[in-house]
Amino acid sequence: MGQPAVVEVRDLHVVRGSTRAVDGVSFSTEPGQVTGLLGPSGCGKTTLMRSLMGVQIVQGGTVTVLGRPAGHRDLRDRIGYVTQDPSVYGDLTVAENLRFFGRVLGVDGGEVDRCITAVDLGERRDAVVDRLSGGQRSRASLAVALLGRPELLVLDEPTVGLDPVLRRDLWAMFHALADQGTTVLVSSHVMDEAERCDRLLLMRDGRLLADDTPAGLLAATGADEIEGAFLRLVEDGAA
Ligand SMILES: Nc1ncnc2c1ncn2[C@@H]1O[C@H](COP(=O)(O)OP(=O)(O)OP(=O)(O)O)[C@@H](O)[C@H]1O
Repeated sequence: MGQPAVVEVRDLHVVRGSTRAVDGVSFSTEPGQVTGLLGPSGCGKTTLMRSLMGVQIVQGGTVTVLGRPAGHRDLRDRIGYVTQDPSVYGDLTVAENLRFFGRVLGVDGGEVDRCITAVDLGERRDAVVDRLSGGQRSRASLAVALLGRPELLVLDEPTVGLDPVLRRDLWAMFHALADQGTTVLVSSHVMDEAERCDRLLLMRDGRLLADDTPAGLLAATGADEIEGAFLRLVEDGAA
């Protein structure tokens, strides 16, 4: 058998308002892979990620992360989480934000510099976050999440609104992190990002439609791109 799962989700059920936001989802992820959580807006991606972080009330099922129940205090500095809203202070500079969060985690200045460089914000390190573009702000949040080299990175739509060059560079960074052993879970509603993942979880209406490699998914559905594969799975499910 392979290495133990980093994330193990079993029969997860989450209701938000009157919606079954996550409706019986099970999967596990292995170390050192970039797993994409893909599906249309509102299909439950954020809710699933919140469940992994232990910040979502769940109605049923289990979520185990690095061998601990989701939300366990031992996990705090072993997971990096980037939400859709930038989670950095607007009135501090990039470097000040990193130093602040770095102190909370007990990492040194070298680690702060490494993370700023990793997201390519070296030239803007002394810029106040409120004066950065949206994409730069997202990258500042990502830099915070990289502090301390977490074993698991959970990234909620990190590439939304970024230009193609930056998107490409960020995906290259996710793979470089994975090659160093980090497990990366990235959500996106843009199907053309699917081919950049080692593994895909396709979601719709709170359920997993598929859990496969991009090539495996294309082979299984006979489609020639992931969007087509997604549509075929939806049509088969409706048939
Ligand atoms: N705070 C809330 N109260 C009630 N319902 C909610 C709440 N947040 C989300 N939902 C509902 O739960 C479902 C799943 O939402 P979720 O945010 O997990 O989807 P998503 O796939 O992340 O969407 P997006 O790509 O737009 O971020 C949706 O039907 C949404 O309307």
